[in-house]
Parts: sequence; structure tokens; C-alpha cells
Amino acid sequence: MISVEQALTHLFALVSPLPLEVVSLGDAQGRVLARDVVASRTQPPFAASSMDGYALRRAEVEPDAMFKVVGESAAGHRFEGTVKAGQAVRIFTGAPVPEGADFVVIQEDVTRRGTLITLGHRIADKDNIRPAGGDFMQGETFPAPRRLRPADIALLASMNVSKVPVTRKPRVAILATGDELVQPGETPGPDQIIASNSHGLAAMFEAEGARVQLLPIARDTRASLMQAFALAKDADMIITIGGASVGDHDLVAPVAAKLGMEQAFYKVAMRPGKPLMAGRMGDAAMIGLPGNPVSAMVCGTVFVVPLLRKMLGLGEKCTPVRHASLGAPLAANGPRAHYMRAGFVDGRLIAEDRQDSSLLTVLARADALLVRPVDDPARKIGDLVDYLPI
Ligand SMILES: Nc1nc2c(c(=O)[nH]1)N[C@H]1C(S)=C(S)[C@@H](COP(=O)(O)OP(=O)(O)OC[C@H]3O[C@@H](n4cnc5c(N)ncnc54)[C@H](O)[C@@H]3O)O[C@H]1N2
Ligand code: MOO
Repeated sequence: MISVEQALTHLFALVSPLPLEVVSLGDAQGRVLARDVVASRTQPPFAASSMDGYALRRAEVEPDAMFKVVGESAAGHRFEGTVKAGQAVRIFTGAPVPEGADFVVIQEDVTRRGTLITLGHRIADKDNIRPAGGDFMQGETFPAPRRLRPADIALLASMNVSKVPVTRKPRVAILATGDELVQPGETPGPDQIIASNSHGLAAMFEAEGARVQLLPIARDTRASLMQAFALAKDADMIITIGGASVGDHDLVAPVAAKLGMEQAFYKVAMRPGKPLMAGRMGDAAMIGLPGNPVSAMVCGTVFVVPLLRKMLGLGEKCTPVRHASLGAPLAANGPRAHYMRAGFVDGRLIAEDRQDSSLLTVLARADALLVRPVDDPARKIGDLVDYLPI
């Protein structure tokens, strides 16, 4: 058995960053920017008013000063003239500040009669002008790699970038195996259960930016497994679920080997998730996840998600652990790293009582995987522990 860290090293060696594709801005949310993007314009492109009011010369601002309003500058329609001594231009938020003006008095501080305005007694120092290029300049770089968030999309739009170079989505084929499995919505026989893992993992990988292909459930025969693998031809990564252990019907490893899989490792010193296997299978990375539902989801979180990030060009990093203080004591851990389902109560982390790897209700209500290192000693309330948010 190898450690979680050793397994991750082997796994990273199985995948490489994928090529880029160009998508329209409307399709860029959540995608990973693959190349630096350069602003094709300056924003704002002119000095702009940040308030509705009157543009005039700062040097003339004094209590009760009077000005003649000689025109208007609105957003999209600038005042073409120059503001001269004793003159003001009606101006609105976002409008270009006219030549000659260097100050905007907000309209609340002004009394207007006809074309004349009188300033109030106290005018704040703030000029209410946004300088040209105050947000960004033409030629400024928006750096890759970066997973694009809504605010990034707004910024790229503002830079007049309408097409975005992003890393192609990793194509992940998920293959559930087992005679006992039927799809959600089907009617299971008396000895059957619903295939849950493929759907949980598909959701996890798609949230990370993968395109998931759910293969038909393979029965516990070599022929059925072969057939299912054959459908995964275009995949960058093949994930099998179940059939990874030592039972007579655990056929994934021998069938994968027959199909040319070069196994990088089998079995990791972790709980849940011990019977994990991985290797190269043709052009794809193949990862065999254990069948127990929580084991499959934990392995997805700890191993597959970091690989997808590497494929997306986000670098070779395991998901960083966070720290929290314990809300209940923990017994000493054994020789396998333990990823315990745990929840926050009043800001402190408490491990669930039941940690069996079949319990999806426990996983679904958990906030975190509390990470216990190999041979971690007993812990008391208030001790700092590592966790992965889920
Ligand atoms: N003698 C031993 N028995 C087992 C060992 C061991 O070391 N020696 N390891 C145990 C551990 S740990 C795990 S985890 C499981 C993993 O076994 P497999 O990967 O071969 O998985 P299966 O036997 O096919 O299934 C286990 C369990 O999970 C259910 N399952 C499978 N696929 C799905 C799915 N897609 N959705 C929902 N549930 C699924 C399956 O019905 C079984 O209940 O082996 C232990 N045994
Ligand atoms: O270690 Mo198995 O992966 O729990 O239940």
C-alpha cells in the first residue's frame, strides 16, 4: 500500500494539461483561461463624472459662487465646447467631463434658477471625476491561468474581449460496474440497488469543469466490461466504480490489464478508499475507484479533482487543506489516513459517529472531510485539525 501523497504523485504523472479552444464570452463562465488576454481599450476611455451635477472649474468653487449653465454632457453625448470662467455644464453620471472643467458639484449642493446656478455654503473637496484609465489601460494584461468567475466575465466584456481562449474540457467517462446496479428511475430487482456513485461523481467532475460521459452499467462479466470500455474511446480519463477489491466478481483490474492498462499502483493507505487503482490505458488515464459510495466520493474529492485541475492548466496541486478547531474529542488514528465525515457546530468541527463507507446520508449532511494523518494521536476538544470542505 502506498500513501495518499505517493498516490497523488503517480496520478499527476498520468495526465497533462489539455489544449485550448476559443469560446464566446457567453460560454466562458467557469472555464479556465488558457492564455493571457490583453485589454483592447482603456476604461473609462475619458475622464467621467461619477455623479449627477455640474461640471466647472475647481479654482472657482467657493460658497455662494454663481455660474451660467452653457450646455449639457450626458452619458453617450459629450459637451463639445470648453468650460470657461464663470461657466458650468450640466453633467450626468458616466458622462465625459468637458474640456476646461476639473470639478463636478453634485446637484444637491446647487440651487438652479433658469440658466444660473448658485453653489451652497459647503462644497466637499471630492471632485467626483473618474480619471481616464482609472479601471484599466489599453494593453493591460488579464493573466492566465484562471478559472473565470462572473466578475471576470464582466471585466473581459469591459475590455472588449468577446472571444476567450480556454482549456478544453476534460472528457471523463464514468463506468459503474456490478450486477446489483440499476439506474435511478428504474425498478430494481430484490437484490439490486440504485447506482448512485456515477451520478455523484458526474456532478463533482462537471462542477470542476469536465464533460462527463456516463457509460452503461457494466455487468460482472469480462465481456460486459470490455464492451463498456470500448465506448470510452474519446475519453481523456476513464473512471470505473466498483469491482476493484479482491472478490471473485471484482474484474476491473484483469479486464483493464487485458485492454493494455499499465497499472501505476493499487491500494492506498487511506480510509475510505483503500482499493484504488490507476494507470494509463491508451490515450486515457484510468482510475478505478472503490464501489462503496462514500469511498468513491472521497477518492473523487482527494484524487480526481486535483487531476482535472491539472488537465485544465491550473497546475499540479492537491486540494489545500483548511484548519479548524475540534468540537469533540477523537480517538487515535490507525495506519491509514482517515477522511472522516464531519460537520461544523458553532464554528467547531465534529466528526460524525457513523463512518461506514456506505452511508450517503452521513456524507450528504457533512460539511467537511476531517483529515486524520496516519497514526495521528488522540485529539481533544479545541485541538486544530485539517479538513477539506465538501
Ligand atoms: N476481503 C476483503 N473485502 C473487502 C476489502 C478488502 O480489503 N478485503 N475491501 C473493502 C473495501 S475498503 C471496499 S471500499 C470495498 C470496495 O470494493 P469494490 O471496489 O470491489 O466495490 P464493489 O464490491 O463492487 O462494491 C462495494 C459496495 O459498493 C456498492 N456499489 C458499487 N458500485 C456502486 C455504484 N455505482 N453506486 C452505488 N453503490 C455501488 C456495491 O453494491 C457494494 O455494496 O470492498 C471491501 N471488501
Ligand atoms: O476503504 Mo473502503 O474504500 O472504505 O470502505
